[in-house]
Amino acid sequence: ILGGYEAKPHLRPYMASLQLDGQHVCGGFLIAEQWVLSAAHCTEGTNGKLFQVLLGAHSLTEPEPHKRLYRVRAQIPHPGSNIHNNRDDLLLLQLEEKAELNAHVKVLPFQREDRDVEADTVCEAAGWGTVTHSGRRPDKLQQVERPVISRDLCNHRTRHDHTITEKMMCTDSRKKDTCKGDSGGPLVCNGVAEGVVTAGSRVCGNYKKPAIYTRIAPYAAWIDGVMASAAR
Ligand SMILES: O=C(O)c1[nH]c2ccc(F)cc2c1NC(=O)[C@H]1C[C@@H]1c1ccccc1
Repeated sequence: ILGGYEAKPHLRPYMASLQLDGQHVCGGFLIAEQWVLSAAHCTEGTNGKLFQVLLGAHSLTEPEPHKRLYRVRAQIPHPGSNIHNNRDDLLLLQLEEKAELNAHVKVLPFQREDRDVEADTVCEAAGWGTVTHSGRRPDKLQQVERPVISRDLCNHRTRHDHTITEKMMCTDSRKKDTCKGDSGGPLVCNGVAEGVVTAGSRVCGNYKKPAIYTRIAPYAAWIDGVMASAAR
């Protein structure tokens, strides 16, 4: 998170850190007791290794009472996701067991009504992604408020030049922005997850390149279908 600040500990109890060999790779969030939603691109550098999912954390390194690392039973990228673009950039992770829910570990509801969030709506993003242009990595969860910008503005040829589909949304990226390592985390508007930070490589903090999120509502049926078919 660029231009943000340290989150109040455990006020975002849905936040997940996707880790490989104890290293934070991407964000994610709890959408059901045994399911975390993140971004498909985050699996690119893992050559088939499964993530571990850290829940209930504020600090990535310090011992905290409700912090717990979960093994992953299955990782299901959206079938339409690919390395060439940001389309369908969603990843479902089934935990080995149901997460123990408490004040520090909670499910975040996601938007099911497929309607654009109005431009200028101020939404929040949080994550353990880079906090400086030089790539400094924070130990504690950071957050930032960002206004939604219209698809038309985001698609301007000097911005993302008509690559933003109706299944994506954008926020202003002037100075304050999501960045590498925040991908997979939720964009929360009025307490509901409306988007997932896309994990394609993108410059951060430059107003000419707004932040891009995968809208969740268009994928509600896919998400429900995967969770229902794997339930046992
Ligand atoms: O965050 C992303 O957008 C993104 N997209 C990817 C694609 C392949 C891939 F192998 C990784 C990623 C990845 N994350 C990262 O590189 C994470 C490792 C870097 C990081 C930044 C800040 C704080 C901690 C760790």
